[in-house]
Amino acid sequence: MSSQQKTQQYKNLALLNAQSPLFNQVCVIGLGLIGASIAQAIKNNGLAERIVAVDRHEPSLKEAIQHGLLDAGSVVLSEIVSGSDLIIIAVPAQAVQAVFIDIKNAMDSGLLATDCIITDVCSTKVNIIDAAKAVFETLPVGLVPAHPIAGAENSGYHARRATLFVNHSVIICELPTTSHLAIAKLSQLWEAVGASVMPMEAAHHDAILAHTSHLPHLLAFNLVEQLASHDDNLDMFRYAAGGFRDFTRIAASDPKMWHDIFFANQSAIISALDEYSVYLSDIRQLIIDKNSTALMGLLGRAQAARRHFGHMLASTPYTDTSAMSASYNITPSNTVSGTITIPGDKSISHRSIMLGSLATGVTHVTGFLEGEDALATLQAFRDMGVIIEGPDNGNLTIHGVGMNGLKPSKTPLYMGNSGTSMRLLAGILAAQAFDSVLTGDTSLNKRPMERIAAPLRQMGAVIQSTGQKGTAPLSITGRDSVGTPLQGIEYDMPVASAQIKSCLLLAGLWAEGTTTVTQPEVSRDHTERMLSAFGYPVTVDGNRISVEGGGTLKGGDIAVPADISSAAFFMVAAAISQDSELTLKQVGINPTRTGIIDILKLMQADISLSNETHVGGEPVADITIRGSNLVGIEIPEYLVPLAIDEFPVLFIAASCAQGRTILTGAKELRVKESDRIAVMAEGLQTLGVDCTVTEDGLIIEGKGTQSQNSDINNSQPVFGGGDIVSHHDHRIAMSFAVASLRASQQISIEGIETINTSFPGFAELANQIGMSIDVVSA
Ligand SMILES: O=C(O)C1=C[C@@H](OP(=O)(O)O)[C@@H](O)[C@H](O)C1
Ligand SMILES: C=C(OP(=O)(O)O)C(=O)O
Repeated sequence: MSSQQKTQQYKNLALLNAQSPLFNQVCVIGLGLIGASIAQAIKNNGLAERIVAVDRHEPSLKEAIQHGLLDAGSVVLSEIVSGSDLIIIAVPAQAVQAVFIDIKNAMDSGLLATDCIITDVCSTKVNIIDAAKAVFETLPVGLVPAHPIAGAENSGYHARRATLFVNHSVIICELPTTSHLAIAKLSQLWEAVGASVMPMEAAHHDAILAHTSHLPHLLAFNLVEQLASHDDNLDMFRYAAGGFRDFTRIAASDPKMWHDIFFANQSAIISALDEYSVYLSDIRQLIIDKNSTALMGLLGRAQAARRHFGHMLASTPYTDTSAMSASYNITPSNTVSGTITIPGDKSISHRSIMLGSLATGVTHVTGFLEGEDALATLQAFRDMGVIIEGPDNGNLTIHGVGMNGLKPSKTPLYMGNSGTSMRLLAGILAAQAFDSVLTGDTSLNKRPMERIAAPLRQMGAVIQSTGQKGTAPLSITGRDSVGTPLQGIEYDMPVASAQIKSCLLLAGLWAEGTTTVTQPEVSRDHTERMLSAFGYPVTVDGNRISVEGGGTLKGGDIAVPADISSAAFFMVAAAISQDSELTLKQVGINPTRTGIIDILKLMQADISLSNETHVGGEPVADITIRGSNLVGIEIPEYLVPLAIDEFPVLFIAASCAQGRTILTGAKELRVKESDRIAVMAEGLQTLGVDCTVTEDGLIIEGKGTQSQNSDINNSQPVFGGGDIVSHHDHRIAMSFAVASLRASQQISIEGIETINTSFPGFAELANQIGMSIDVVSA
């Protein structure tokens, strides 16, 4: 059973046994910071009929009774414990065994029920279990060792805070002897005071905490000791910079508690310390050797990892967390004009990192999209040991490690919101010697992954989609454990998806023999083009694409053109608004991506291309669009994969067109960052547009009109105002921003943070050409 399933089971059990208050009498042993804080939290949340405490310091007990926190207190457990159904031990680790002896005596003498729940809050767990085993012949059914990962450098009763545990984790160690009811009730208590409960095995807990808590505390104490022992220590402290303050804040913690922890978790701490010594001497050597590349690599990796972990743990985006709950308030405007440059192509940016990392030699990338999706790919390769300098204004230098140079990541690879990163990487990782795990944010972990896992298995990959419905996290077993290389296959793709195609072709680079994929319709071909540009032969025969395994890639220069999928928002903005003229510079017009141009042209948009040239193996052009009277059309199905990401904004265009637009054959839209058919329909209806959802598309009743003299008639509003929910889908948010050009009133869009995945700077650029977007942070 997974830890999440376990947590849910405990919650369900606790609900079944819910009573109010949860406990008759809670007995807290030790009124230090944690003990007093949990007592206060229990009191404030009404979780116990009575709260009593045992503490060696009588004045604290008296004060707590005066404050109304305790109903009674004593320095001796046996005097106070009777009637308790929960005992919380909050004393230093080395004092816990003595408390167990008192508890056992109370049980033996009938003062305490034998199923009383007994828990602790100590930072080490194996030693607590050992202490219990030394005292009790059979461990009590109510014994649940636990550890709230919360604290503060201040100690003692007066430092208590009822909110200390809010948004913190509490690790609970289930023992074979523990009753489920005890775990359920204790979990319910912790959740009620704002914490979230995580089950974990005791030895694992101790090993993890040795690294994440005990080692940092040890280093902080030691660094202060080092500075304090200098003769000029006064000057040292007087001029100590913020770094010293930040790093040593935790050295103000309770020495007795830490003394006990260092002994209690001795072996795990010593092994963490030994590992640390190796890292320390490595970095020392890099400085001695003036090894600039390696030092930059180390510092860059550490900086990126620090940011990355924060986001990964919170399942939030990589950049600008201040925009997390931001929204747009958009005042209607009715024209756009200017000449602008759109950020780099997302699909090509992903592939530049992947192939640049696997190549031999150095790859320089310009125009790289510094959006979260491409940054997720970049971070993954850093996690696998690739040194990547940048991004700096779209410039990257990738020090390729060759086809067999990737190293296992020490943590699951976090793909954020990016389907492309996860699916393409899965192909690469399926062929590596080592095991890997790929995970993503809440949206990505709901998207279908069996579409790549199943064909990869046909190639011999060992890959599990461990989510609930064939979804991520993906767990991939390395070839070293499997024992054989991947085998080339012939695969007929059921959907025209460039992600599936690319995943299999990438896996095919390491497979024995030929890997051939046949796509039902043309899909974007950036993988094929970039493989060729890196000197890897690819055979394209209509919709059949093949690679032979065993080749190599050679690094070089890649210029990423502007992203036509991002340009699409401004193409539609100009097309639907009065007297507009907009030029978008050097946009990628790869024929497998130009569905948006073809569809807009069929709708009679005024679009022209100029300055056509090639950049890094991809065709580019300046695109000029002017306002025009659009007409509704039946969108040809072969154009669907060529405009797959552009439909949200095309629906805005269709709403402004005269007559009905019918989209069919676009079921894939339902499995993007959101169900783009349902979510767009919901938003269009909010803004007063009539539309009908079908299984594989949408029918939109356009509200455009033709003026008497058939002049361009783009001044009439088509949309009302209203509140739009983006469902955390970047393209939904940007599409409804474009709708404001034909809206009668303000449109507000909630959840715009994911725009950073593909189009950082969207609002600034939109405002530059005449739109009026106000970004509001919650
Ligand atoms: O290969 C790629 O870079 C992409 C392929 C498309 O997905 P599918 O291939 O799954 O349709 C597209 O929606 C995505 O934004 C990027
Ligand atoms: C579908 C998209 O991206 P991905 O599949 O990479 O998340 C997109 O950008 O619209």
